[in-house]
Amino acid sequence: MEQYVIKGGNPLVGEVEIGGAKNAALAIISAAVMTDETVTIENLPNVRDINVLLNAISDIGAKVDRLDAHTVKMNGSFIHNLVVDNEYIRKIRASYYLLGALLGKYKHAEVALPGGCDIGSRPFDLHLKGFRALGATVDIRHGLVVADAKQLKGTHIYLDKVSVGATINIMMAAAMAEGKTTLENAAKEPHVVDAANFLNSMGANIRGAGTDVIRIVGVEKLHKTEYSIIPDQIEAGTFMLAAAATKGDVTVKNVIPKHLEAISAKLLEIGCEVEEFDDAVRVVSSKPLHHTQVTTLPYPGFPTDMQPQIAVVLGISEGTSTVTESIFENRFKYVGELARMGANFKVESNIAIIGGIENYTGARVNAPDLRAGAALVIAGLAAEGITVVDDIYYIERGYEEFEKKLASLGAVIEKVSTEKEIQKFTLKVS
Ligand SMILES: CC(=O)N[C@H]1[C@@H](OP(=O)(O)OP(=O)(O)OC[C@H]2O[C@@H](n3ccc(=O)[nH]c3=O)[C@H](O)[C@@H]2O)O[C@H](CO)[C@@H](O)[C@@H]1O
Ligand SMILES: C=C(OP(=O)(O)O)C(=O)O
Repeated sequence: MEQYVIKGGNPLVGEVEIGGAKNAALAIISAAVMTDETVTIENLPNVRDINVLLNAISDIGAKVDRLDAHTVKMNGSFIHNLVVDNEYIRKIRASYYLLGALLGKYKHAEVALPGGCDIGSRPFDLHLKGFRALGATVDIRHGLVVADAKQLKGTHIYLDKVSVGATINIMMAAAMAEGKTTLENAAKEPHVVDAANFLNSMGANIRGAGTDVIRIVGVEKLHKTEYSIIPDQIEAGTFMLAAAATKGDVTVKNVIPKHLEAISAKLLEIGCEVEEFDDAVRVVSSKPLHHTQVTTLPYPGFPTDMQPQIAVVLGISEGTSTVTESIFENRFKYVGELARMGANFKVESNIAIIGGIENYTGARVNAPDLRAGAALVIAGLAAEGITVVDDIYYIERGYEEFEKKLASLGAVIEKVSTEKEIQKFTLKVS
């Protein structure tokens, strides 16, 4: 088990390069198997979830050549097995995309029920509703979702709830269905648009991604493409909030500022300066921060994947703030851990009421999930003294070289794996 050890109190200063979006890449590498021609994908983040999914894709026979850490060449013509199941794939959420991709292409798929961060009950019904509406039979058997169809037929589908996963999954299956599908109440997240653009670059006919209504005209075949994944909105937002928490001055580079507007707006509200460039955003935190209200919402609202990070910043901002989590019912598990660092949070149902304190004090804490883990690291960077974050396995699901990027901005942070190394770090920095 590895940990991050952090000596807090250093303002983060400098420039940091943001990688490709994990949640776009997971959809895109799944969709890549829908053609029998070779697909090249660039700006792939080199993180655990991507590697688990690429291994699963390779296990079913597709050719997966990693040209370098951020580029992969894939060929789906060698697929000989439509059953996707192993102990790693069961732990990630995005395995569900192989259902849409394989069902669309082969009209059959058997994929382990999805896992992912433990942030709520995370039902899967809308995906299944969509596949069934397209004409597939779908059953859960022995831990696998088994989807089968003689032919998929385009139809009209209304999603009862805005769901990123269901939108992309149904879009993939419908891309190779017969006729026209209209998907209403679709998710509008940047990764939905990126997945649609990728499919279109392979010859799909998808219009309206990024709006509430997506129209898909099925095609018989998809073809080769070369595609570069959009920058990661959530990685960028995490560094922006780390700058705010540490009274820093950070320019996050290789981003699409439009995707960061909800985060920038909150930073401005609490007293940071935010400067936008063509493909960069600079956050300067030089004044005392103050309270605000945040509610997580589907895009273009404030992202749920940034909720723990902004809550940590509000925890050391003057006054009383509230953070309302409207997407996942169990995304405040980090609050108990943050209390060890002195935080004054009270959670009532889906609302955290946050009494701002002057600063956190370093403590030993556990990362309960990916974004909460990143948020605890931010707390450690701001805190007085030393923080140890256990279970960083979760953080590595979605952040590439997190500690190295933070250290390049002046953070005192190391990845360690033994108690001896923790003691060594403590001696070195005290
Ligand atoms: C791999 C990936 O991209 N994960 C992201 C994806 O997760 P994921 O695709 O699981 O999230 P969804 O957008 O589907 O979930 C949104 C809401 O819809 C509900 N719901 C979803 C599907 C369904 O069939 N039935 C249903 O009721 C969920 O419980 C949740 O309340 O979008 C979330 C919301 O932006 C992000 O936090 C995750 O990081
Ligand atoms: C919750 C997340 O991922 P997943 O849906 O894969 O669990 C996330 O990226 O913050």
